[in-house]
Amino acid sequence: MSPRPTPPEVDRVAASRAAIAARRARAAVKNAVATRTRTATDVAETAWTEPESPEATLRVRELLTSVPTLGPTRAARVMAQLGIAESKRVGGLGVRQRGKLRSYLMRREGGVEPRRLVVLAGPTAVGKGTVSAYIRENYPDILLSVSATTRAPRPGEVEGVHYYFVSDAEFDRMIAEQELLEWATVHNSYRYGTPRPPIDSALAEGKRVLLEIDLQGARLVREAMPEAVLVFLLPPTWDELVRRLIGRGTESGPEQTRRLETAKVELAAQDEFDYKVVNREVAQAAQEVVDLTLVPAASR
Ligand SMILES: Nc1nc2c(ncn2[C@@H]2O[C@H](COP(=O)(O)OP(=O)(O)O)[C@@H](O)[C@H]2O)c(=O)[nH]1
Ligand SMILES: Nc1ncnc2c1ncn2[C@@H]1O[C@H](COP(=O)(O)OP(=O)(O)O)[C@@H](O)[C@H]1O
Repeated sequence: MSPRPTPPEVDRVAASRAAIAARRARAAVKNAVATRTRTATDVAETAWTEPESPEATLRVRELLTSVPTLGPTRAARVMAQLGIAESKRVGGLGVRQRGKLRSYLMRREGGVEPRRLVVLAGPTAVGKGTVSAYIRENYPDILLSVSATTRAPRPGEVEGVHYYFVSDAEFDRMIAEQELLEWATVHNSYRYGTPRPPIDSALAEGKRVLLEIDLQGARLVREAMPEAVLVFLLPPTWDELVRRLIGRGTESGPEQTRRLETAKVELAAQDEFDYKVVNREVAQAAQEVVDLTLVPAASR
């Protein structure tokens, strides 16, 4: 009989058993991709939602070379194109690299293709701002465009996060220099516009972009970029819309009445949109909007 192992040896034995188990688990993941039991997209998503999983410790190179028909030379070229270093593990990728890898894998595996540009519009107080804020916080790989506006910041609003607050002269300059994808005077008062350069670069990187703008803006984007997908956010009922507008308490009584008149006209335009999402519960509505940024290949 061999002598009982001393404590440091026990540690070493346990560590090497754990290492073997981890290697086996990674090999099983690679095998599942190679035999088409799982898609590489699914493996990557697991890695990003479960940081302790074997998927997360798999190297990107290993994941790519497990994809049937993707050899090591091609995998290396893809990694260089995506700007991912040779030794990176799937779980160790930053937000940008995740977005790029996800788009690449989705295109390659023909599962889903990102819809690049999604426009969210809807009547006043339906919850566009609330749903967009939820998406900004919970889906960091979707770029939420930050508009320029001539209105003053409200308490709590941060320059460059909620809006770029600009003077009338600066807004005129942005229009003259064609820096805006679209712009409109909203609620008969201030001007709002979508700065074009951040959108162009995000789209060039293969990122999904969400614009939260008013109805006039949505129509202008459709003209400028017919490939954009237009989503209309609806209240569960008219009474609930009125409750939300009054409950928010940011407008005077006459302004509320005026906005509700506009809301009626805007609701009548809902059929111009590609999709409608009812904002009953914020997280659910946000998920539905995010789902609309991906389209199954079969329906393209
Ligand atoms: N056309 C257009 N509308 C925008 C833009 N940014 C915001 N809006 C719209 O402007 C409206 C006013 O927004 P805001 O001042 O935040 O006040 P709210 O009405 O209380 O949400 C909302 O309907 C937004 O959808 C933009 O860049 N372009
Ligand atoms: N799903 C929801 N359920 C209940 N209240 C909501 C919901 N979504 C938004 N709200 C509330 O409705 C009001 C208007 O929302 P807001 O995001 O400001 O609308 P919009 O940007 O469309 O004008 C806010 O007080 C917000 O907290």
